[in-house]
Amino acid sequence: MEQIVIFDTTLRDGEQSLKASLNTEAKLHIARALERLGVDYIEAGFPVSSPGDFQAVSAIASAVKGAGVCALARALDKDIDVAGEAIQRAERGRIHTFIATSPIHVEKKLRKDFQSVVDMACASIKRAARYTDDIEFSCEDAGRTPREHLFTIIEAAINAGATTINIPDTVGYTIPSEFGGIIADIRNQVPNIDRAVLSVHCHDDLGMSVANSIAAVEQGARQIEGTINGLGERAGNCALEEIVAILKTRQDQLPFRTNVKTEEIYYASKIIRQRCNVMVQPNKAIVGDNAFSHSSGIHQDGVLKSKNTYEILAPESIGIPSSHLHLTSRSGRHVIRHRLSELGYQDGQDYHLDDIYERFLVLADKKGSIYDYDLEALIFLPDHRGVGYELEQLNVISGSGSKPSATVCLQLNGKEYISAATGNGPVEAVFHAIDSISGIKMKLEDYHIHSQGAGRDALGQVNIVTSFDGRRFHGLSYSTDIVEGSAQAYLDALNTCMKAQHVSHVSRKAATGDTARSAEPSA
Ligand SMILES: CC(=O)SCCNC(=O)CCNC(=O)[C@H](O)C(C)(C)COP(=O)(O)OP(=O)(O)OC[C@H]1O[C@@H](n2cnc3c(N)ncnc32)[C@H](O)[C@@H]1OP(=O)(O)O
Ligand SMILES: CC(C)C(=O)C(=O)O
Repeated sequence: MEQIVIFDTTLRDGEQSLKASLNTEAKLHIARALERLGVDYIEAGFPVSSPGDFQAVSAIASAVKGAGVCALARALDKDIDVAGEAIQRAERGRIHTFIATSPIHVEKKLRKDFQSVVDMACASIKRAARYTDDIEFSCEDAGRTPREHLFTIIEAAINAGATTINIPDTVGYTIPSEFGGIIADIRNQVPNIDRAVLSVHCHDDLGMSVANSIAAVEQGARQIEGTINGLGERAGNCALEEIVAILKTRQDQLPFRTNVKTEEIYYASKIIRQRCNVMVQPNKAIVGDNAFSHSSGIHQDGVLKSKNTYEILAPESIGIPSSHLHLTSRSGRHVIRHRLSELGYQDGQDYHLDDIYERFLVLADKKGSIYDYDLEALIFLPDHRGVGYELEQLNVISGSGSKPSATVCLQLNGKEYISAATGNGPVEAVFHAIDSISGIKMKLEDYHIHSQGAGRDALGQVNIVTSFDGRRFHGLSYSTDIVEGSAQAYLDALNTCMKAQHVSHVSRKAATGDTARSAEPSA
């Protein structure tokens, strides 16, 4: 069976769609999950875009050994040099350079003529060869590029040294028969095409990214690019978990293999949804909550008699566990580690057992029963203990007929700070009180609460996006009390912001000259 190269761009195209960029730690966690999954390439970022992304790509290049690590670059010397430097320590480093080829992009966006675009592509590929012999070239908006232009630039790119030629349907415009036809024509008309791997990168604007990618494979594409959970610009990219599941399930029609370990799909999907702060819709194929659940009587009856009546692939083959153990504060470390490993998480890689056990006991004493989603919450719960503001105490007064008010006591480096404030609601009052302590007035860009579980004692997951000095910060918390959870999520964003800005409580207060009456240290 022929091999299909799986190229994951969750950390690059997927990240482009997030409300707050991922930091190096989050990118590394996702990269390790992708490595475990067995993807062939991880496109780790666009290093010229920011020092933070350069650092993240370099860290992934050093850490990841089981997959090639790729950096994106425009067809510009500066971009290529920065990308080359970022992948320097990778065992298999790839530079992916691109330039738009469709008339609308060439004329309106780049404001160039087509020949200049060909020249820029060739010059950037030659420059990339200073750093690696693994060079991918993409004709951005290939789906709307005249065939003759595609043939010309692809032939030139291969002659310049490109080893993978990627055909993106950048705006998700084509339909499967049309996109398959483009791939077939490239294979038939470009004389040197056998010297490169033909790749596709489809977007989902019309919901056809997966179908287009499969049509392309049928016509000779041998690399598929996409993201886990289908994250990506606008409506997203081709969902790689769907591609891999299709190739596994329909080998009768599609005799191809991949290096992906399908049992790792669910784990990777969960790491990515949590780290990226983007949940997946319940009816999402393969990884949605309902993908393997049967709700109507006739279906349930069928599945009880024979699973394959309504299941075309086994949930276990995607890594979805089915067993259940009852966890309470009387449970010990072994069962916690056992359950977490059934859920795909590994001690040392995703969590530290002693640390999570300590927090498990606190939560179990509070809640009674602990469910899988509680354990997962403990893994992703940010831990700023000892390195930022910690919530000591919170009192809120709220009700009809009175202005909500909050008194907040925070601790930083062993000192306590107390402040009281009012707001239009209890959460706003809490945020105001925290602002007056820190002296940093972050702008709230996004705030939502999501229930983890169904019962009255379910944990509330609070996700916050704030901005300060033009940068965005993500805050996350899980709590049985949503006002306290909101305070914790806000503090998470604040601590990340302070780390990014290199400000301490004292320096920020001095710099801003903030004299908020309620922000005096009490100790
Ligand atoms: C289809 C895709 O997904 S492509 C990847 C898109 N990803 C991103 O854009 C995320 C990261 N981007 C960034 O951080 C910034 O946009 C940067 C660092 C790349 C560039 O920032 P700036 O220099 O401020 O430029 P800005 O983004 O405003 O405009 C893009 C410029 O790049 C040019 N450009 C766009 N694509 C290419 C290309 N492939 N090769 C060369 N130049 C290009 C545009 O024509 C424009 O040039 P101009 O300034 O001469 O008009
Ligand atoms: C850089 C290219 C591959 C891209 O992301 C697109 O065209 O969508």
